[in-house]
Amino acid sequence: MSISVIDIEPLVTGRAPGAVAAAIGEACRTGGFFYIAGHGVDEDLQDRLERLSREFFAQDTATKMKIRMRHGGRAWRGYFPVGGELTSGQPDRKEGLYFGAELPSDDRPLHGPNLFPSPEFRETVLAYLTALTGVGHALMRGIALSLDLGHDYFAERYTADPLILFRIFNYPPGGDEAWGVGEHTDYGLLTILKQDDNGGLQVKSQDRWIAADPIPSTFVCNIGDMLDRLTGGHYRSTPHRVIGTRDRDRLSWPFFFDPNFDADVRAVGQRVLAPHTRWDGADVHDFEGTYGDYLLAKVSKVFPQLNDQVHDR
Ligand SMILES: O=C(O)CCC(=O)C(=O)O
Ligand SMILES: [Fe+2]
Repeated sequence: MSISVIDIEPLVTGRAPGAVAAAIGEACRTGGFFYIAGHGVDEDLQDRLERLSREFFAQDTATKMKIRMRHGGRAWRGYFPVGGELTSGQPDRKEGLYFGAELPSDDRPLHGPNLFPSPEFRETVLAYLTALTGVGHALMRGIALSLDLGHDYFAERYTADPLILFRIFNYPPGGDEAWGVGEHTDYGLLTILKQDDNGGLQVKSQDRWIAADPIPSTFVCNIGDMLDRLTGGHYRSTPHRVIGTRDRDRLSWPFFFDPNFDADVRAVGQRVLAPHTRWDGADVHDFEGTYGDYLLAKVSKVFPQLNDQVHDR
C-alpha cells in the first residue's frame, strides 16, 4: 500500500469537490490513511507553533510541571511528563501538552479552559485550532459525498459542535530503546497530524507496518473509531504506532476532530461488515451510549491517575 496525497482545496472552497471526495473515499476504503495538501493552513502559523513547542519542551521539568494536568482537573488539559500516558497498558516514551476548544469552566469532563504556558502560546494554539477545525469540517463534507450522502450529512447530525482535542507531543531521544507510542486506533472521527521532519509514524496495512513519513506542506489524516462505526466498518480505523528517535527530539501535533460530546453515533444505514479482530479485541459497533461515554472509557485507560477526577462526581 502506498499512502496517497490528496489536494483538498476544492473541498475547502466548496468548488467542484466531487473528484476529491472520490479520492478520499478510495483512500478510506483501502488504507484509512492519506496525506492532505491544499488545506490552506498558514505556514507562518505552523512555524510559530513549532518554535513555541520546542521552546516549551526545552525548559526544565519543574517549569513545565507548573501547568501539569492535575491543575487542569476534569477538563483534562495541561502538561504530562515522560511515562505519564499509557497505550495498551504500556507507558509511552513521550511528554506532552493537552488542549481542547477554549471554553469557560464547565461541569462536563473534557470541557473547560486551557492551561497555556504564555499569551503567545495561547494566541497561536487557538488560531491553529480554528484553522484545523475548518479543515475537519471540509474533510467531513468530502467523506459525506464519498458515501453518496449530502455534503452536510455529518454536520447536521454529529459535528455541529465537534469535540476538539489537540495535543503537542515530544518524544525525547531514546538511545537503543527508541520506543514511542504502541499500536492503537484513534477514538473519534478524524485525526489531522502535523509532524516534524523525523519520521517514525507507522501505519498497519494487511499486517505490515508502513512508514507515514512527513511530506512538506501536508498533514497526515486518519480515520478514528467513530467513523468506522458510522460507516459500518467500510472506513476502518487503522492501527498505527510511533517508533521513537535515537538521537534527537521528535515533535508531533495531533489534532482530533470528534463528534459532538452528546452525539449518539449510529451507522449510516450501510451493511455492517462482519466484525474483525482489532488490535485491542474490541468491537466499535458493540457499544451503547454517547460519544462522550465512549471517550471517557478510553481516557481512563490512557491516564489511570485521572480516573478519580473523571468519575468521582
Ligand atoms: O505522534 C504521532 O505522530 C502520532 C500520535 C498518535 O498516534 C496519537 O496521539 O493518537
Ligand atoms: Fe493515534
